[in-house]
Amino acid sequence: MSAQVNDALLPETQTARPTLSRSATLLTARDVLLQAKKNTVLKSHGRPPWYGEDGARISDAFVIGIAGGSASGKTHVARQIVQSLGSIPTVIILSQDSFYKQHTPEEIELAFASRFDFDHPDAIDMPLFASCLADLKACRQSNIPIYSFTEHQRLEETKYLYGATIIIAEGIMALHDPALRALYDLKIFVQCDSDLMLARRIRRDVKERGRSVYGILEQYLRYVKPSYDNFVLPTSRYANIIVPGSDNAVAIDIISTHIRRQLDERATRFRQRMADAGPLDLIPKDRKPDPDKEYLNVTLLPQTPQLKGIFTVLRDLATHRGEFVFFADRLATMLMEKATEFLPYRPRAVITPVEEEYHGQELDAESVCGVSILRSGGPLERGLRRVMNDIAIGSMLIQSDAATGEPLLLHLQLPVSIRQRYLAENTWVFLFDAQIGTGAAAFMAIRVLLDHGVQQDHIIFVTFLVARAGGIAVLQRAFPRVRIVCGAVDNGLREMWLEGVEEGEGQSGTEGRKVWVVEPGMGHIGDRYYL
Ligand SMILES: Nc1ncnc2c1ncn2[C@@H]1O[C@H](COP(=O)(O)OP(=O)(O)O)[C@@H](O)[C@H]1O
Ligand SMILES: Nc1ccn([C@@H]2O[C@H](COP(=O)(O)O)[C@@H](O)[C@H]2O)c(=O)n1
Repeated sequence: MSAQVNDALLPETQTARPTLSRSATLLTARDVLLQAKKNTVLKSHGRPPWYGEDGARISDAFVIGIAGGSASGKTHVARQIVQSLGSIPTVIILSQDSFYKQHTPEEIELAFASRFDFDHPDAIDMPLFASCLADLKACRQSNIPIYSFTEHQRLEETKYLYGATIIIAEGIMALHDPALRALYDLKIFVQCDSDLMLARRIRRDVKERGRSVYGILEQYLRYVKPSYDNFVLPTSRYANIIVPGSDNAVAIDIISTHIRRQLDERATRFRQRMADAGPLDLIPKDRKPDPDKEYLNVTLLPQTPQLKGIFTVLRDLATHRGEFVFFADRLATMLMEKATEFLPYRPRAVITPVEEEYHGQELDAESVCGVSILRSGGPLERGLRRVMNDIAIGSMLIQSDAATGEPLLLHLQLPVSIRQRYLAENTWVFLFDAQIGTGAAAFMAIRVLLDHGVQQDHIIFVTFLVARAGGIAVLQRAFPRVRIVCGAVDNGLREMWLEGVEEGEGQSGTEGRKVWVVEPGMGHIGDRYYL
């Protein structure tokens, strides 16, 4: 199954109802370059952990500021850096253009007559630029404005951005504001001859921004050139590196080597440490939680003969797919019935058909949604749909790096109620994965929700199976207020090497990779459910 895309999810720009990207794609570095548009999260091999075992962030995103005159080649330099990084993690090229202030009708009229000064620092909403950049640097989401050069206006939509390891902020005033400068790890100025910049600007603005040559020259002489001399060029003194506006391959090479070194220093061995965490006395034998253990926030379904019967079918290697799906759906519904007990309720009185008052309860949550960790979390979505009507369900694709076994965040499709911070703070989230083994994927998914502003005690992690010997102890210590609802606790967790499959006729091959299996377990639940 691919990412389940719910109608209640909005895509990256958030007012119209546009096309949704259904596929969780892995891009090659070449694709990345070809698609290196501004204000987009460019992914290649995914985002490795950006936090430690205590759940706290260990590194901010690496932020590069690129300033220079109009058409000096700032965007070009940003794209060259992305290309030169090769197998990059995730990158955003954030353009200062997005932060032009909202214009009045009079200002727009002046703009069409080439009589509005877009080159003065006051034309740009610097505080908004700095706060969006600060959010992205601190690994939080940001919903940035979208600006139209043809309409000379900020549009109503915003663009949702989250999860870049590298952010490149570019613009003529990118080094002008002290608050912005304080956010950069590396400051670059692109220096270019004025005649070359003018020639490039004429060519670009006629082709891409719907301008006339006469208008471009009017604007250039009146505003662009004086501003370059007075405001833009002087900011070159803040730069760590001055890059030429043409023939700059050597400078790009030096910059990307520097960035790669910085990122290597931040690399972790997160999953291995989770796997080695050792067993936790998670559920005491008598099933009475020990109040002294502050990390015990796990609810295990009562181990009735009926539940054990369901698990026996699901664990049985001989169970055929139809039966497996039926019982997995049944178990998902039981887990969800239990999980919804942890939502808040308030009193509600109703009048019954025999005209008597009944004092009952109703849900007391502004917003509730589900998020599946793909693809094994998918089977639990059916349980959620059975117990809650019309609920938005998003997804996260988290897979392990074939070589290192580290979790990598490859794709996100979150409901609107999480994308916007002010909504996320009041949203309850059911997070799904079929099992918690090393706990590394669960850890990453919880961190993503917290980055968006979801409160820890508003996250209810629902899973069929937990490995006592895995990273559950680390998970619970890092996020003690996240509730885990599960159907069984297994003792074992074994590291093994999964052989790759050779490419055959009509079938693509897969690489071998390191995996951890829960024992006795239920096997690969996603494969057994979907294949
Ligand atoms: N090093 C370069 N070599 C050749 N063309 C370039 C180079 N840098 C920029 N250009 C061209 O100049 C134009 C303006 O470049 P761009 O990067 O968009 O400028 P800026 O972002 O500074 O406004 C584009 O058409 C781009 O292809
Ligand atoms: N409505 C607008 C807004 C800005 N400009 C010009 O854009 C230039 C900055 O963008 P670059 O990509 O060239 O860095 C700036 O010099 C403004 O004059 C515009 O023409 N219309």
